[in-house]
Amino acid sequence: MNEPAPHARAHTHAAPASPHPLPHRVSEIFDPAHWREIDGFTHGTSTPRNLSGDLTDVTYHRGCVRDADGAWVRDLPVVRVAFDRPEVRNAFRPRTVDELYRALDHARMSGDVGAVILTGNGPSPRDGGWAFSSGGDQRIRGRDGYHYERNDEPANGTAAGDDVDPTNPAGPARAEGPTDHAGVPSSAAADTAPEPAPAAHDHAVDVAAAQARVDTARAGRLHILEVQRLIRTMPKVVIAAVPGWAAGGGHSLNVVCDLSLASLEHARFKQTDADVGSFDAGYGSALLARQVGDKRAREIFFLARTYDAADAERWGVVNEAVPHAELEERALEWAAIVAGKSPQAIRMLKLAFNLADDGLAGQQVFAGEATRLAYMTDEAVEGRDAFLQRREPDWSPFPYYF
Ligand SMILES: CC(C)(COP(=O)(O)OP(=O)(O)OC[C@H]1O[C@@H](n2cnc3c(N)ncnc32)[C@H](O)[C@@H]1OP(=O)(O)O)[C@@H](O)C(=O)NCCC(=O)NCCSC(=O)c1cc(O)c2ccccc2c1O
Repeated sequence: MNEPAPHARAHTHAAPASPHPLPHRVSEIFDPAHWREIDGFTHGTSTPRNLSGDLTDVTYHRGCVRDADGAWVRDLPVVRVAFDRPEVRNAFRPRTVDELYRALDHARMSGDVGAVILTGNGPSPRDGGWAFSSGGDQRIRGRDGYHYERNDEPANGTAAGDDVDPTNPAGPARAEGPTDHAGVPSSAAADTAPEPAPAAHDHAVDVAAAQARVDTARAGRLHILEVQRLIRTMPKVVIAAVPGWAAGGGHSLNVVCDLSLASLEHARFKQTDADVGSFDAGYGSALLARQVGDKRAREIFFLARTYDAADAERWGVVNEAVPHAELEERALEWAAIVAGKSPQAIRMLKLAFNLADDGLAGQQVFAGEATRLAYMTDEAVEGRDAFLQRREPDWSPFPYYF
């Protein structure tokens, strides 16, 4: 058969594939049309032993604009980080915390990202429940903190390991192409395909299996506190989108975020620390008291009663309660508004809001940004140049402002 002429070949070739295909639908209220995957942060395929360094416990996406066909057009200065363990109300284990830190730190260091959405994927394939996070995974809590599992191996700066669900050893492998959380194709296909029946689940077997996987040779961790500090000090606005339970350490994470939106239908808040012999005596309690008032904060911790999104909005635990279906859309809207402001002004404002409560550490972080601003002036450049040129600095062009 004859080869087509070059110009004809150009016409018969398919259009080049979009550099950023639609991502999997990682949560029921996640719209793949607004997001793309991020290089270096592929999402795990739930192979029995994931040693590749892929994310398995969180998902991480970059906001983008797509055309009507779903083809990527341009990036937005926004990212979305989500807990991805909906079957345990998005409880975090050390590996989850490693992944969360890695994604947030990547966002911190991305010069074209101005706002971060922190949320939880859902619903749970077991019972349909929603969660932001239920805090530390109590199944693997030891006397010295939360434990890694055997076979966890650091990869790409994080820990990766055995991710077997004892009730479903093959794991809920995600199909190629956009899928919903359980791995079935999203959008139109999902409307017609029946949901696979969830595997039978036995709580006691699940707890025993999780405990059997604990790596007793490695020290326990409490490093969600490092994540709290990262959220607190990163000079970018972090927006919590709370789709369900925020309990224990998950309650504290919401407290430490700069802004919060919560699902009217499903968000529930409960500070369970004292129920399980734990206590966040740092931001989780002190900053909460700053937000809701001292008596209310004591009530939230000492009584550990459940409160809903409307209470949370009234008390100042969240900025706004919104219909569940609109939660992510609203979070993206808020993130885009924030990212549309002067980066320098937002940076200085966030750190200024922290300054007094964070004491000398707060002053140090604020001062770092003040130093950066100073380095940008001709006056500071003159000081540096005078040193390098081995001459006295000439400060005469620079007035003593008052
Ligand atoms: C969050 C809940 C109130 C939700 O209740 P609900 O009835 O909707 O759901 P279930 O209870 O049936 O949960 C479904 C399923 O998930 C499992 N699960 C839920 N949370 C956890 C968890 N945190 N760890 C492990 N597993 C969890 C649950 O067992 C069910 O499993 P099945 O096998 O039955 O399907 C309710 O779930 C709840 O109260 N959860 C516990 C909340 C909690 O106490 N969290 C820990 C607080 S301590 C903490 O987080 C913490 C961590 C740190 O690293 C710190 C570090 C330094 C200082 C302080 C820290 C700290 O306080």
